Amino acid sequence: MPLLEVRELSVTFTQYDRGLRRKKTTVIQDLSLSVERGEIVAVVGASGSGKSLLAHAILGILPRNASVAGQMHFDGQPLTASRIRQLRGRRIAFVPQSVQSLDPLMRVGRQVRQAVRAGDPAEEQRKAFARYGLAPQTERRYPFQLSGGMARRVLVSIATVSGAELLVADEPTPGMDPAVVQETLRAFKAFAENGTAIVFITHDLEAALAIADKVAVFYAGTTLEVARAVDFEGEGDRLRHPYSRALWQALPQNGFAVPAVAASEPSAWSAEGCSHARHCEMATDVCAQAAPKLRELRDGMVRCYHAT
Ligand SMILES: Nc1ncnc2c1ncn2[C@@H]1O[C@H](COP(=O)(O)OP(=O)(O)OP(=O)(O)O)[C@@H](O)[C@H]1O
Ligand code: NI
Repeated sequence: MPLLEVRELSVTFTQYDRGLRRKKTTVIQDLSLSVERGEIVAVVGASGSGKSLLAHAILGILPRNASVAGQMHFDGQPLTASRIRQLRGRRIAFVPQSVQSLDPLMRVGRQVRQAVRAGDPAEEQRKAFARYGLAPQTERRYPFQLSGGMARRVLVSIATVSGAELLVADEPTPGMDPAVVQETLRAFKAFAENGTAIVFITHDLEAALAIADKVAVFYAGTTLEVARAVDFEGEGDRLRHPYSRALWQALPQNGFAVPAVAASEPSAWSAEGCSHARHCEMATDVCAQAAPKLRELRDGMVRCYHAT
């Protein structure tokens, strides 16, 4: 049984334009994802594809004008609003994308110590700082006294000292220097080896492939493919979806091929047709008529009529 299971999740925002005119925008549509204990699932997608909203839905921290449909289960039980409040910071930890989420008025060492659930808080905090290359005196600093990369290392420390069973990390590495990025990825791998389930959100496919077991490829608010990390290989022939193949071929070591597709910004999900059809060389009439469902294919998942 997966530790976390998200099935057919949709997130719709209601906004008031002028006066009482309401506008509804569906930003996540029919999104599915599951994570086993000890497994690292990377969520990879362009900016605006809905990665952070997925994290916020799992953590129960979507804004009030968002409505959610679909099912989420954690450890076999439905993830209701009250249950997620009990689990957050205990069995489920979160590294938010924004460093603004640190408390501006509290020294960062204390913020890390407060998150410790087992063991001596001061010792656990110092071990985390040493692991992520933060000097001991950093503990007395306030968030505004830190660089972006340092603040992110504090966020990773807070999430990882909690000893949670599920770690959701939303773009944890920007602003860190390469050695610290490597150390952070190594630490995630070590947590997974100890049984932690990890959702690693990133737009960096290379970083994802360095540690992930599975890669969920997002586009315009939905999962187009769930591949095994080992499927990203050679020309990408083992990949199931043309968009994943384009992302893979666009990496520098693969010669930046087909950048037009990989660089295209996802637009909001449209009710009809495959979200990717406009950019897809395999598209036929059927793709414009109805969005394909996510289906199992070769030990992974794909949302495409034509994938074989
Ligand atoms: N409060 C909101 N109201 C309306 N639309 C929103 C709101 N928050 C996010 N969105 C929209 O939802 C879409 C997905 O946003 P999200 O932040 O999840 O993207 P992302 O994949 O995390 O992008 P990035 O890589 O830039 O962090 C975007 O198009 C965004 O404009
Ligand atoms: Ni984001």
